[in-house]
Amino acid sequence: MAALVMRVGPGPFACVRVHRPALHSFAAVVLRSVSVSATQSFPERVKIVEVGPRDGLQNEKTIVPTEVKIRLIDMLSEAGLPVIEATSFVSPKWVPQMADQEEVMRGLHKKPGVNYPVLTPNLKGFQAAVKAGAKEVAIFGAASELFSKKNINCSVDESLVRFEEVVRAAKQEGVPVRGYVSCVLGCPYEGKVSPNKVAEVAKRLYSMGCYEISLGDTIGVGTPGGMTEMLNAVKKEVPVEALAVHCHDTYGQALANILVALQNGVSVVDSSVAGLGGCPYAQGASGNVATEDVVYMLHGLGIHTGVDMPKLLDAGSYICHSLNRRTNSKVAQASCKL
Ligand SMILES: CC(C)(COP(=O)([O-])OP(=O)([O-])OC[C@H]1O[C@@H](n2cnc3c(N)ncnc32)[C@H](O)[C@@H]1OP(=O)([O-])[O-])[C@@H](O)C(=O)NCCC(=O)NCCSC(=O)C[C@@](C)(O)CC(=O)[O-]
Repeated sequence: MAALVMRVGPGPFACVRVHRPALHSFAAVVLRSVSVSATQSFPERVKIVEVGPRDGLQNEKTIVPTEVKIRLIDMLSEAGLPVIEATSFVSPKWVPQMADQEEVMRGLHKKPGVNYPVLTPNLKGFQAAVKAGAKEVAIFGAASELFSKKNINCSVDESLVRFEEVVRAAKQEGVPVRGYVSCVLGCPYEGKVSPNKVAEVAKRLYSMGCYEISLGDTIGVGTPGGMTEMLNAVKKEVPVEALAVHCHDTYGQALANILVALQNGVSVVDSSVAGLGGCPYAQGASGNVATEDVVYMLHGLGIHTGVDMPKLLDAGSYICHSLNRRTNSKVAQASCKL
């Protein structure tokens, strides 16, 4: 590979760039050789829920211009992502970065077949979201009392009452609702979280009408062992077809955890382009697993995603340049788009 390497710079993001076509053909050989034997125990197709424009950007200290957010969302839809979480209808006092939610929803160029869900913590958020054209929403609960209090200023039980109101209103409007459970493998305030508590909250969200439950390792502390234990508990209460995993990569375990989830039958994976992200109410949590890295792994397993890797890399490169930030994606670093 040495002959393929050249230095690109100057500046803080100067890097050693591997000639991309060569890298891709090298990767293709690796991918082909892996995919032959590994497909049997994995789903044929995985739906990727791209959370970069929301989870990825919500924690940015400097306000990202609305047009940058819109361009990112459009690039992600062009890259073939089927679901792009666009923004959240939360209080601008709590999360100032999402204060332009209406402009984002009005400005993005909706691609047929792509869903653009938004976060709605309560009825007020839901009504504003529908008014701004949202066709799908997500409610977000937690398996930890203290996290729930810090994140949405109420207990878990109180949050479920609010969510029931949202789900009831959504049913009337014909709007599908996704449900999140945060802190499924650990909480920044309470430490260990019981798998039974995760299963209980997931069941309540599913029973009230959420079509999909996304299990969030909010602070990225989980390991494949913890993921297996937690999924075993949740699968007793919610059909695996309705489960998604949402892994942060703080301890470098996200891909391993996702692999275990796939082996357990999960076929929906949340991820964030360039590995952007972090929750404002979970200090120390690093970004979500990078979409580029998830797609690389899935394609290597022969699993279909519908995502075009070069276009995805372009989207990651675009947002990293806009934020003046190095990508967290190992695949993007290897392809060295920056
Ligand atoms: C839930 C609230 C609003 C409760 O906040 P609160 O202060 O308890 O709410 P309130 O009902 O007492 O209202 C206070 C003020 O907020 C307004 N308000 C009330 N609701 C809304 C709304 N929907 N949109 C806009 N404004 C709203 C309301 O109108 C009022 O305005 P004021 O009279 O002071 O001018 C607040 O705690 C909040 O906005 N929290 C946001 C938390 C958040 O966005 N966290 C990050 C997302 S979760 C996450 O990242 C985890 C996840 C999903 O990715 C999965 C994982 O990784 O685990």
